[in-house]
Amino acid sequence: AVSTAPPVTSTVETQELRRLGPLADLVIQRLLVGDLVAASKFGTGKPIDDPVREQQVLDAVRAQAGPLGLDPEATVRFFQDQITANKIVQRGLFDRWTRHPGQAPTTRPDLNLIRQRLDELATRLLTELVSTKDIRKPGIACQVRLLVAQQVGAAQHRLDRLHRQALDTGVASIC
Ligand SMILES: C=C(O[C@@H]1C=C(C(=O)O)C=C[C@H]1O)C(=O)O
Repeated sequence: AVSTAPPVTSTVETQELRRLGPLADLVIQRLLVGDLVAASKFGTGKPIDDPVREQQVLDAVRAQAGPLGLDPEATVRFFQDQITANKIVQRGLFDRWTRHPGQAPTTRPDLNLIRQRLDELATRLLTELVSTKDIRKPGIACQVRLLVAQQVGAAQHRLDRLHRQALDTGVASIC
């Protein structure tokens, strides 16, 4: 007879391997918001880099990290990577839309609303950093989980080259 029960060990192992999945997914969600940021700025003369806003983002996560049991400086480094990743997306899209104006967005989303979304994602990222703290110690186990999470996430979200490149930066300090 053919067994219909799932192979228990491999299920547990699969779940184990996917433990960085939610964190990678949030990193992807944040860099996808970069598409909206780019659309809000493109053609307005507004620069991609906004050092004042970046400092606000980093100050906020630094303040939240300690009480959550996270290392403040490591947390700041992680969010610096998220900002760099976001700007990779923005620069890539600006470049694409300049070369192919037909692909440029025709509506301009409100940057203030987009920033609220980024603030919400920051809170969720911090929560996920806390729940994955024990498995993010440097080593092969973390790297394998990260590779799985990154590849699965990139496939699920159908990321193109530009967004995969940004994802590499976004996950750089996870392990
Ligand atoms: C996303 C923006 O663009 C850049 C990236 C930021 C980020 O990833 O948080 C912050 C400021 C800008 O340098 C923005 O202006 O809000």
